Amino acid sequence: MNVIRTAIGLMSGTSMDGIDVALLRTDGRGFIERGPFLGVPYDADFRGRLKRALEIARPLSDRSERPAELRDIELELTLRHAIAITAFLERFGLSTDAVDVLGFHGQTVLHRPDEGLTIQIGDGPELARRTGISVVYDMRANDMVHGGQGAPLVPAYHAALAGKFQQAGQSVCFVNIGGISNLTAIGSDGRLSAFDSGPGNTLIDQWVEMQTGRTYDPGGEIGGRGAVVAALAERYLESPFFRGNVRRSLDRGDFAPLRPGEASLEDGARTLAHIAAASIIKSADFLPETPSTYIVCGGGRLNSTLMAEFSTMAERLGSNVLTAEEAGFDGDAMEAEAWAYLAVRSLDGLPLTFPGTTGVSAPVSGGVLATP
Ligand SMILES: Nc1ncnc2c1ncn2[C@@H]1O[C@H](COP(=O)(O)OP(=O)(O)OP(=O)(O)O)[C@@H](O)[C@H]1O
Ligand SMILES: CC(=O)N[C@H]1[C@@H]2OC[C@@H](O2)[C@@H](O)[C@@H]1O[C@H](C)C(=O)O
Repeated sequence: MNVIRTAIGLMSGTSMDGIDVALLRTDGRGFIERGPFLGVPYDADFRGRLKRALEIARPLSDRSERPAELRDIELELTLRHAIAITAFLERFGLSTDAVDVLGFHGQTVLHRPDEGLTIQIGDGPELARRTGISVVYDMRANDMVHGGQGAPLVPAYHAALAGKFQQAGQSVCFVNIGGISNLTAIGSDGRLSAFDSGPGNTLIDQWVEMQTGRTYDPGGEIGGRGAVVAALAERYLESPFFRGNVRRSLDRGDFAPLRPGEASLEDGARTLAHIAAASIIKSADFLPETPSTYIVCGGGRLNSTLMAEFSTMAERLGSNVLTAEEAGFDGDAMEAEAWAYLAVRSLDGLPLTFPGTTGVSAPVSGGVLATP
């Protein structure tokens, strides 16, 4: 009998907007019972600290290297995760004993798959000590050791959720539009294909913040008042990232921000929403079959300008577009749930990644266990 465990997943994604916390009861295989979710936003000050962490990490070549300032930020990040866990347990009336394991992503500060280097800050043993709960962390490293891109890892969870669509003989594609976008297709034959698909919200967030001080375009309202600047869109969409047969995973800094003066605020936001949508469609062209249905997760689904662009493009190719909620899921909780699912798989030594998801040479497990 497979063991069903209660796990909490913790995700601090490339948008650096906060910590997502989600509870799952699962056997790490086909049994999945979704529990509550809590988003704990970062304040402007800590977002600034995380941006500083990206700068400090840029010249690093050893993933365990921690210059003093980076180590300070790592400890603060870990402490904030411990506080988020306490808030989550209190909010939903849970005790520490009710939770078997935490799946801890940490914060990616550098991702250079071509050099076999991926660095996530976040101290697993410290989180275990502070919360009194076992922690599985550092889940990307082993994939890279075995020739994988180290990302995306959510596909194993998407595949487990796809069951009800597969039964209908459909090919379904989960799209996550976070800071970076990534997709997971489960073919009508069950074949799994996944990769990063392009810049998600990061370019929009950077542009809107630069011009207005707001950290994103709420509801896509700013972009909704603008027009696509074709020359700018082309500049991004002609990137070598969208050519060639090998899909590579992305670092937050791989696409340069739009420069001040290149467009009005509204046209810039609209053009970048168009780029985010078109990137997914361009990348999906590398899938073995055109998806019957796209299920859109991540904060980008709340940008209606981006969603309108994406739906128009996808529908033109015969695909149907659903938000995660329309498909019966929670689009904010998906990645945190995935980290809970992966932590349980890690405890059982099950693969986290597959040749079709990260390009790893063979299915491999991963993650490091820290006990309190
Ligand atoms: N109401 C909203 N309207 C428009 N955009 C929104 C809204 N809420 C969130 N977003 C966008 O979604 C982003 C956060 O998305 P999400 O939390 O999925 O990203 P992430 O998990 O940090 O990134 P990744 O998946 O790349 O790791 C925000 O930075 C913002 O751009
Ligand atoms: C290196 C890294 O942190 N990559 C993230 C990032 O954010 C989205 C995309 O790029 C994806 O590849 C990955 O995160 C998700 C959670 C994943 O691994 O599936």
